[in-house]
Amino acid sequence: MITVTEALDQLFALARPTGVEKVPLIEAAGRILARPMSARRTQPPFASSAMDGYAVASAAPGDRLTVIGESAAGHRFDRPVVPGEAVRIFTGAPVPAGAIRVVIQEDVTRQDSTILIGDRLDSGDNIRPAGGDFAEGAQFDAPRKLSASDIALLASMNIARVPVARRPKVALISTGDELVMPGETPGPDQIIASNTFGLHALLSSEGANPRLLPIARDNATSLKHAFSLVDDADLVITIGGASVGDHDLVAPVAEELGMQRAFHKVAMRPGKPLMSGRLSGERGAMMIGLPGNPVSAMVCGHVFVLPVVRVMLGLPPVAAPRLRAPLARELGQNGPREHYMRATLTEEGLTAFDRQDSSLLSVLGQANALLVRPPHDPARAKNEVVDYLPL
Ligand SMILES: Nc1nc2c(c(=O)[nH]1)N[C@H]1C(S)=C(S)[C@@H](COP(=O)(O)OP(=O)(O)OC[C@H]3O[C@@H](n4cnc5c(N)ncnc54)[C@H](O)[C@@H]3O)O[C@H]1N2
Ligand code: MOO
Repeated sequence: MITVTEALDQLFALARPTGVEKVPLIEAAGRILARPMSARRTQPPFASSAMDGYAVASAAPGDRLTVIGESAAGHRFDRPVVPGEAVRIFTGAPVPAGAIRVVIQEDVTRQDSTILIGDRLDSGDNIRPAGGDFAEGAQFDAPRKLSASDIALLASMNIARVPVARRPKVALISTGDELVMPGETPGPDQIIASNTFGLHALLSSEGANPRLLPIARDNATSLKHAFSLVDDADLVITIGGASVGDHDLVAPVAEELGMQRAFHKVAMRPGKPLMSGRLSGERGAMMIGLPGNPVSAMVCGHVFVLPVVRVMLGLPPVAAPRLRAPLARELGQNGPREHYMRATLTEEGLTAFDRQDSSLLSVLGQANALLVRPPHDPARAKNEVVDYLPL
């Protein structure tokens, strides 16, 4: 069995970036910007007022100034202002030449076309300099996942379309005679396919484009039929049938179909029977075979599938980011496999659930962290600091 790090390295070597497409900015939130952008204009393009008030060339308490015109947002006052004069100005409007500050309207008394400066003036000039936010040509780095703030910034740079990574197409195949879809009526020996739905949600949230294929039954013909439907998927994920039982057919069938296997079995818990390789054929999609136990499939989703999707989206090949927190309760010694324990993180620290069987989705649902224990980690006392993956 290989380690989690070795498995990740092999997965990263198999993952191919999907390429780039251009999308309107309005559709770009959450997408991965593929190439750096540069601002197409300076913002603000002119010195502008930060407040509603009067633009002046000089002002001291008690001064009387003559109001000579108005500058509003979108409509500048086109003459210079000189000492003794003031221009009525509003937030966002261009500051006229000669003005050194904007006195806010609360600090003046207006009478017809004259203003009297009050007896206290704050120190700010209330002028936003041209280019104070960014200058034309300013760089916006890539690759990066575009947040709502990024979209606002790109819009103000006058960028209407952006190059983003194409969403990886992922075909999801559940395997097993026991499975029916949610909403169907299961037979007495059947259960509901849950992993496929969990994986679909996980993949969508990371920017992939997942698609559920029909459930493959536990025979080679049905599984081959499912594989025949993967079409132009970039990544094929099977769920279940990965272990050593008589009905675990994914590895032999995939190999019969020409899959070049990179590895099978990883020293982790849950998730041991994980496999990966590349399917044969023109496009040769990457394949990941996940274990069927529901929590195993979801843990492998966080630990392996999401980092692979990120590489396909052009992001760097890095493991799922880990954080550290103290233990709120002691832990016994770990066995030979890296253990991802469902846990809760509260202000007191991390508490692993007592029940860690890989079939228990209800425990996964209550967890907000996967506490990570290295192979053979010794017993740990309360308050010792350990690694975890946030969920
Ligand atoms: N003799 C051994 N038996 C097992 C070993 C082993 O090393 N030696 N490994 C165990 C481990 S660890 C795991 S994990 C499982 C993985 O087995 P498979 O990947 O072959 O999964 P299945 O047998 O098909 O299913 C396991 C379990 O999960 C349920 N399942 C499957 N698919 C779904 C789905 N889409 N939604 C919900 N539940 C699903 C299935 O009904 C089974 O209960 O093997 C151990 N055995
Ligand atoms: O490793 Mo299995 O994935 O523990 O249940």
